[in-house]
Amino acid sequence: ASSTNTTGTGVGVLGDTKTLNMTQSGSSYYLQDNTRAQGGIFTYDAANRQRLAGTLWTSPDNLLNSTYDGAAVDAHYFAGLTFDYYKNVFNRNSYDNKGGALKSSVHYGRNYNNAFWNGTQMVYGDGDGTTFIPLSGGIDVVAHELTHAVTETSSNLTYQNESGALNEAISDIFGTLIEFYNNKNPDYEIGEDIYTPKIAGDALRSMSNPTKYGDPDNYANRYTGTSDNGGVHTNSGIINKAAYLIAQGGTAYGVTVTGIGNDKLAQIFYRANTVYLTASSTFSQARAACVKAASDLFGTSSAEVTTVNKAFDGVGIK
Ligand SMILES: CCC(=O)Oc1c(C)cccc1C(=O)O
Ligand SMILES: [Ca+2]
Ligand SMILES: [Ca+2]
Ligand SMILES: [Zn+2]
Repeated sequence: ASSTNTTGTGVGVLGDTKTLNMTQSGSSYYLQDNTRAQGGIFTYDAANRQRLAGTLWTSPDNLLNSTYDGAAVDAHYFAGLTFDYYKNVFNRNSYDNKGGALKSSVHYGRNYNNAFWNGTQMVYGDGDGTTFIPLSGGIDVVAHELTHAVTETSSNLTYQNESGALNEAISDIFGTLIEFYNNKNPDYEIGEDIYTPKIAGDALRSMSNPTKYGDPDNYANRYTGTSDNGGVHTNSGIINKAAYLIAQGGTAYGVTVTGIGNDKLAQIFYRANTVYLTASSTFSQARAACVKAASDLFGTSSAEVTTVNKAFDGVGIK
């Protein structure tokens, strides 16, 4: 049977209604969006197993409003929104800039408190209901995961030690920038919408104040152990803080930074990630990459270059 593009309505993890791009074939509707990436955007049901990708999400109608549907609704919708951000802001055609298919699987495992990019697709657990609710319900989470794919097809920062923390920070930075692009209660916290449903006001990580969750905001306090691939989700706080200072300004360790806003932060880090950073880049090399990117974009003696230098001074990176 021939398939046609159609739209549906879904209710997300947090109970909000959104329009979905779907494909209809015969009497079935699928979470397959043919309107964006040449390769399409596909959302799959892992059915609480750990076998990927699972089954392409299939429905007898185009109304996805059950509790079980919520994780798929948000994974699909937020993947589309993240595609739009990279296309509209940077003219990047999907995660690989080649129109590659975007695939997500939801309901992965049982009570699975994780989300990840596995090198081929995005994967979301449902959480255990205490630490997490279904993780695709957070736009900063979905954009974080998709940005791992962007990083992998550009700098390809090795996922350990300083290059790994840079990889993590870039995902937090663009997860946050895309949360601002969506403009629904945007903030500089990470995962707040899907973290600890019984506790209000907390998050997985904070860019504005990493120490709130025990992460360092200065190179002098970096973690030098081996857990979590050398602290990739911890030392990311140092780079996240620098990014926050670049966008919003502030005073850190006696250094006062004048903020230049989210849009310029985005341009600087995108150019650093796609032009200057390499797989083995260190924090010091990331400073140089951001200074070079800001110089290219705004001029070597621009206020933007001064802000980048001050921000990295503020977090103790030379
Ligand atoms: C903000 C998204 C995030 O950090 O997802 C992860 C979780 C919840 C556990 C382990 C790894 C990741 C990741 O994507 O780095
Ligand atoms: Ca957030
Ligand atoms: Ca919470
Ligand atoms: Zn990550």
